Amino acid sequence: MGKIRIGIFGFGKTGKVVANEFLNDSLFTLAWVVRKGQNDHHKYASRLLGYEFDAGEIFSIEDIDDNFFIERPVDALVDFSDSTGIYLYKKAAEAGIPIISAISKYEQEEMNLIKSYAKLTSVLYSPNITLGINVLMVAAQILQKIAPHADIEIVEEHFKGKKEVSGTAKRIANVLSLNEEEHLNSIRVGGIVGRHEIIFGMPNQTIRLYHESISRAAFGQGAIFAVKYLIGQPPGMYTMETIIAEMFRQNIPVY
Ligand SMILES: NC(=O)C1=CN([C@@H]2O[C@H](COP(=O)(O)OP(=O)(O)OC[C@H]3O[C@@H](n4cnc5c(N)ncnc54)[C@H](O)[C@@H]3O)[C@@H](O)[C@H]2O)C=CC1
Ligand SMILES: O=C(O)C1=N[C@H](C(=O)O)C[C@H](O)C1
Repeated sequence: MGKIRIGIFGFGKTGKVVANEFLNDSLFTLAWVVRKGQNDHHKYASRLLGYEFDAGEIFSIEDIDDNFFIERPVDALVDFSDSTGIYLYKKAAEAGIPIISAISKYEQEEMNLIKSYAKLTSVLYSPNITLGINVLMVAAQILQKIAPHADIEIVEEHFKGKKEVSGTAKRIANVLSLNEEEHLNSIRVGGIVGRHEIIFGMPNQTIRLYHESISRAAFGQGAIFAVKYLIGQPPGMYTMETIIAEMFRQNIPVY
């Protein structure tokens, strides 16, 4: 069997590290990377990341036309760009290419668009693609059932430049039916990659569930896990937490 061909949208702080994880995994070949602007146009992501071979030709969003995904076929598209990336790959969805979107915040219009793609192909959307946070999310729902009267607060910590509230924290609030305004606490300091904590406060004890991404490589590993799962699945909307929840149900070790 040939290698799994990957196309990546976004080559910023996270896209670069994710590209590196795919380059390091012998199951995959990085076909191309699309980024905004003309920086490093037609250079290879592999060379920019220090490898001595050509992989992951860099394209600009201006290169995307109706034929882009036909002339440069991939087995999965991974999006670490921003919320506007999704408008550019309708043709990929129409061609049946599985899509993994890791964008942390979409407006309703973009959510509607991604749902329309899921009618054409398999789409996994996850504001936090690490295995760990999705295990934590399932565990938190179990704990909430066991201790329904506990006070629950969510704390999310990220690097200083992150503008939006963590999409992960919002998703946690949603699955625990908590009001975001009241129970979500955000901290922005230094270079924290991403830390989420769920505090369960009871009269005589406190339970803290937390997950910390200590390197953006965790997102690349999550994307690899997601691609392996998604290829071959029928069209539809998938999430990391439903995949992990199913693994809990089946008692299959994740690692
Ligand atoms: N789901 C997850 O687990 C994670 C999600 N993220 C999310 O991934 C996104 C990217 O994060 P960073 O790399 O930190 O941001 P960044 O700002 O460092 O990089 C963004 C990259 O996307 C490119 N870009 C912007 N618009 C584009 C478009 N329309 N098409 C193609 N490329 C485009 C930019 O040129 C840049 O290369 C954010 O939404 C972030 O919250 C980040 C880490 C983990
Ligand atoms: O912007 C980021 O970097 C991250 N965003 C995600 C979020 O908003 O929840 C997840 C991750 O912690 C990193």
